[in-house]
Order: sequence, then structure tokens, then C-alpha cells
Amino acid sequence: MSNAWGYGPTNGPDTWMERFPNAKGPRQSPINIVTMEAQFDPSLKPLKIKYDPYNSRDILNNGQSFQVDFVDDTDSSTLTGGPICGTYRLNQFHFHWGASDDRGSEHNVDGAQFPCELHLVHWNTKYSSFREAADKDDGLAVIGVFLKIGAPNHQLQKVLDALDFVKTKGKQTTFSNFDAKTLLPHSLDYWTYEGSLTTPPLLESVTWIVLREVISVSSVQGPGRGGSRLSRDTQTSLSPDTSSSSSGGSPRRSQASRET
Ligand SMILES: NS(=O)(=O)c1ccc(C(=O)N2CCN(Cc3ccccc3)C2)cc1
Ligand SMILES: [Zn+2]
Repeated sequence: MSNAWGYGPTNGPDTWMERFPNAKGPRQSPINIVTMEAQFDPSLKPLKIKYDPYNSRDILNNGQSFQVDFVDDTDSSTLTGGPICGTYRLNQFHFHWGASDDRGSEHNVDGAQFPCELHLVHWNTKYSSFREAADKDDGLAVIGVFLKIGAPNHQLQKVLDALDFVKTKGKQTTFSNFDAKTLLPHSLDYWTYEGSLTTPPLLESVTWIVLREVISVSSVQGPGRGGSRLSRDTQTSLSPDTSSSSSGGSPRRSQASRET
């Protein structure tokens, strides 16, 4: 029997601690962001995000999600500022979603789940690669963006259309000239906390930067022009994320997110 981790009853988040001891660590993600407990931190800087569409390379079905990978051998797509020190390079982005529109995000906000959550994964260039950075305390920085059901998202549709070509685990196809910045909301206000990868090996190496403003996706958006929903049915080998959020650490909030 496959001992691969997943989101089912025999290999889901409640079983991960059996094979991934990090699951019992002090800075595990995801968490529930309790907005009234988020401490305003005047030392936090605005996020500085510079993405070059030329760096987008391919889209991969990794079995648990699909990810768009970026060429990260130069500083042409980077994250600086915010809560981090130094320069972090964009390595990939991917999504977590649920089997229905009322759940699927990994982080919660005041106990509420969103139908989907986008993660833009960056690694600290003080290390030589993503793989070297992935298990260091300050190795990774992930921007989380919540998706709500609403107006169609034409930028996201470009990604969804490509899913038709990566319907089975391990499939990948070229995905070039995509500007990941077009997936971000207008406001870059954020909550931040020191956490972990939300999937095995659950490495406690992530500075989480969760944007307060959400982006929209329509309930019928999905792969191809057929518009079939992005759900378990559509993705033959992709299962929705059913992990629950823990209370975990408490985040700080950025200067810009001070009530104005
Ligand atoms: N949901 S999340 O944003 O927290 C997230 C989850 C997984 C990944 C990811 O690309 N990998 C996790 C480690 N894995 C392979 C690996 C690499 C080095 C050492 C050991 C194993 C790849 C990145 C971000
Ligand atoms: Zn993720």
C-alpha cells in the first residue's frame, strides 16, 4: 500500500506526525489568524515584489496540487522588504482548494475558511538553492492570498486553462510569459508569523506573509473553456485540501494594515 501522504482518511494531516516528526514542532502551519490578537508592528516594512514574466517556466501536477515553476537562477523575480531580511527568489506558486465553495484554504481568518488559497513560494538567497534553504529557520517566505467566490478572474483563467494539459500526477507542460503579480490584490497589507510548510515534510522554515485583501474567482471557473469547476471531479488526480487549521502562533500585522 502506498505510504504517500495525502488528504484522505488514512494518509491525511491527522496521520502526518507518524512519519513527519516536524508535525509536533513549535511553529507548525497553517494557523487561524485571530485579527484582534494580531499585534501592530511599526517596524514592519511594505512588501516589495518584483516578478519577471520571463521567469515562468512550466506548470506541474504534483499529485496534491498544481504548481507553476519559475526559473530562479537570478534575482529577476524577488521578494524583499516586509518582515524579511535580504532577498528571496520566487520558486513556484500553487493552490489549495476544497471540494466545495465553503472550504479549502489552509489558513483561517477569525475561524473562517476560504474556498481557496494561493501560495507564492520564495527562498532566501543567502542559501544556494530552494532545496538548501528549505530546512533553514529563515529559508523560505511564502505569500498567502485568499480567494473568494465572486467575479471571474481572467488572469487566473490563464492558469486554469493550462490544467487541461496536466490532468494526471507528474504531468507538466510549458507555461511561459506569465506575470504572477497579476494574481495579487491591490493592497499588500499583510499579517506575518514564523511558521512551516503546510505539507510534508512540514519543515519549520517559512516566514508566512498572508495578505489581508482577497482576490476573486467565479464559482464556474475551472480548466478549459468548458468552465467546469475546479474541484475533486475536475482534477482526476488532484484531491482538495481538507487539512484543518490549528491555533498556533499569533501573527503581527503590517504598518499599512493599521486601521485608517
Ligand atoms: N504549502 S506551502 O506553501 O507551505 C509549501 C509546501 C511544499 C513546498 C515544496 O515545494 N516542497 C516542500 C518540500 N518538498 C521537497 C523537499 C525540498 C527540500 C527538502 C526536503 C523536501 C518541496 C513548498 C511550499
Ligand atoms: Zn501551499
